[in-house]
Order: sequence, then structure tokens, then C-alpha cells
Amino acid sequence: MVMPVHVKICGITRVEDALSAARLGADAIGFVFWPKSTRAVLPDIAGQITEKLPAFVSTVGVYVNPTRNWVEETATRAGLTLLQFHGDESPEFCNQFSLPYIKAIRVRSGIDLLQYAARYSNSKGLLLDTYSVNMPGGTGHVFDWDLIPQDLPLPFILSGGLHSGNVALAIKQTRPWAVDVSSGVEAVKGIKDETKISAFMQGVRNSECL
Ligand SMILES: O=C(O)c1ccccc1NCC(=O)[C@H](O)[C@H](O)COP(=O)(O)O
Repeated sequence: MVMPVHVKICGITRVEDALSAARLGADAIGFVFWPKSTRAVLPDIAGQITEKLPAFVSTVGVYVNPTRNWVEETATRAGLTLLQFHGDESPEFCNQFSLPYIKAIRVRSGIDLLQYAARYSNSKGLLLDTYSVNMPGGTGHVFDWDLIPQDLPLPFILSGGLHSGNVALAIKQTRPWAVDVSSGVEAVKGIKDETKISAFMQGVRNSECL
């Protein structure tokens, strides 16, 4: 039996994009609460988007080395269900909130993902993204999927440079719990393109035939 792969569409800043993502079958949407991002959204705007969502769509807050207060304030205002730590947050920092979390790891050669899995064993999964010196996330670039160990003891979310043209192959090769996309379904930064989301979702479904 082929396991269905979950989908998170990240960098949502508009109600219409969130509703398109939900209607086309996304399981989660992500709000970037790192103020330096071109996809950053205000917590109250995120809250208005969350209110419009149908049931069973998770709302994920994305952070890069935030303060405790910022996480608590944004989580409340935006009605989050999951936290995503994308910086150098310690396991102790990530564990202190009332919401579950996933830890983003920026992958490059030489990385020991098994060690990260042991360190963040309380996380609900590792989000594997592409390392870049310039940007902590949302780079639009893929990493070498061969760096993912077969025996990773946590569910992982494959991320980094995915789009409709490569997502089926990515799923076939790595067998993730979920995939995460931002640049690959955008018209411009922070604004999603419904046709691209639809093609991406089709790519995910096609992976079930490979
Ligand atoms: O998207 C951002 O601007 C961003 C900035 C800082 C930290 C994380 C960020 N995005 C997090 C995500 O979950 C993205 O979906 C993930 O990095 C993949 O992005 P992309 O390669 O553009 O699909």
C-alpha cells in the first residue's frame, strides 16, 4: 500500500491563497513570522486567514531564533496548531511551548541528521531544507537527497526547491512523511499562484503511481 504524503504550503500571506491551498488538498499552511522575510505576515493578518480556513487544515508558525514572547504572541493571535523552528533554537527552547513543534534542519554535505534526530527527539518531525549562507529558508533550491539516511527515526518533511516538475521524483526517492513548498508555487514572493499549487498537488498524487 502506498502511504499518502502530506503537503504544507508555506509563506501564506493572503486569505485567497490559503483557501486555494485548502481546496486543492493541502494539509497545512505556513505563516512566516521572521520579520526579515519577504514573505513575513503580521500575526493579526494570519489570524484573519486562520479564521477563514475549513476544518482539518493545520496552521504552522515559522520562526528563526525568536524570543519566547514573540512565539507566544504570534501563536495566540494567528491561531496556530504547530510551531516550526527554522534557526538555531535549542531543543530546550523548542520544548517550552504548549504547542507541538517541528525542527527545520538546513542540509549540506557532512551533516549528521541522525544526531539531529536524537537531539530533537521530542519534535513531531524534522523539516529538511536546503542550506544557504544567505537565507535561513525559502531559498527555492534543492539539496542532495542522498544525504537523507534511510533509517532516520523521526518522520521528515522534505523541503527546499520543490515544484510540480520534481516533487513526484523527490517523493519516490526519499519517501517523506510530508513535503513543503513555498517558491515553487509562487507568482511573486509571498503571493501564491493557484495553477502552480494545483500542478504541485497533482505531482504529489502522481508520486503514488511511481
Ligand atoms: O520562506 C521564507 O521566506 C523563510 C524565511 C526564513 C525561514 C524560513 C522560511 N520559509 C520556511 C519554509 O518552510 C519554506 O517552505 C521552505 O524553506 C522551502 O522553501 P522553498 O525552497 O522556497 O520551497
